[in-house]
Amino acid sequence: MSNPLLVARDLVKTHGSTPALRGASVDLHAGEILAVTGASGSGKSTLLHCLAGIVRPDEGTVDYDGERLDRLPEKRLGELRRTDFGVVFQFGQLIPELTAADNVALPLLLAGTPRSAAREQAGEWLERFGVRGQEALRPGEMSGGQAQRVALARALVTGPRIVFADEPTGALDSLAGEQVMTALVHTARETGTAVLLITHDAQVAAYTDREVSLRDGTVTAEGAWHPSADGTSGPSAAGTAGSTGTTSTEATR
Ligand SMILES: Nc1ncnc2c1ncn2[C@@H]1O[C@H](COP(=O)(O)OP(=O)(O)OP(=O)(O)O)[C@@H](O)[C@H]1O
Repeated sequence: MSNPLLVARDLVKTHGSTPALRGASVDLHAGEILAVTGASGSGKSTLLHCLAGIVRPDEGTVDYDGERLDRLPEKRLGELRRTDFGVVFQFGQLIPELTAADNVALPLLLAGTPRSAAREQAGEWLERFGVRGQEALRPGEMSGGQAQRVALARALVTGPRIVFADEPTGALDSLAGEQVMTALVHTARETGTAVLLITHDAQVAAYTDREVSLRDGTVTAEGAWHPSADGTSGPSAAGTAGSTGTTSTEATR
């Protein structure tokens, strides 16, 4: 079995006087699609922020591919956030003044890709997420589902190894939510990108390989990780509805 790509151990994080994490541990494998569930206030977003290097835990360790993320200097963390990690939030957080194409091209431009190549790649990613033809629209001119698909294109355009998604369908109706999840899972499987996905929604969790549940800042339930034959991804024996023996192609239909 492959070693996990990301390993968090005994994370503790307190916001002011509010404890958010009280010793949470979780692993994420390369290519794995992991759901993090739990009641409101159980610490899901704080866990994601610690794992993505957005906030530092007060205690505990986060190892990412041989580096101690919780101890890295800001500069290296910034690099990793630009190159290895993609992040999507509940409200896509696209830049309102920029068109869809420019929002998606931006991470490439920041990484030094020439403008014409960045525009071309942005177009390809918008196509992948079914929003080609919307290039010139600004976020305020799109539906919520379109905006989330643009946000996913922006998160994946640089070829990250992990996408962190904090309730990406939480603000969408069920049809739009399903389209966004289908696009995310399909693309993640195609590209071998690991996804850590926070959700309240059992239907959304059903698209994933494995689920961990948080309660009061600790992990209370965890499915087992079973890589598939190619070693990159696979459903858990504990199995959620969408992963009970479905192939990646089936899961995205
Ligand atoms: N910036 C902050 N300042 C103060 N308290 C915070 C902050 N962020 C989170 N908290 C508190 O920490 C606890 C965990 O919050 P967190 O957002 O991680 O939980 P969550 O499971 O993601 O919740 P939700 O599902 O409602 O988004 C909650 O009690 C929350 O009120």
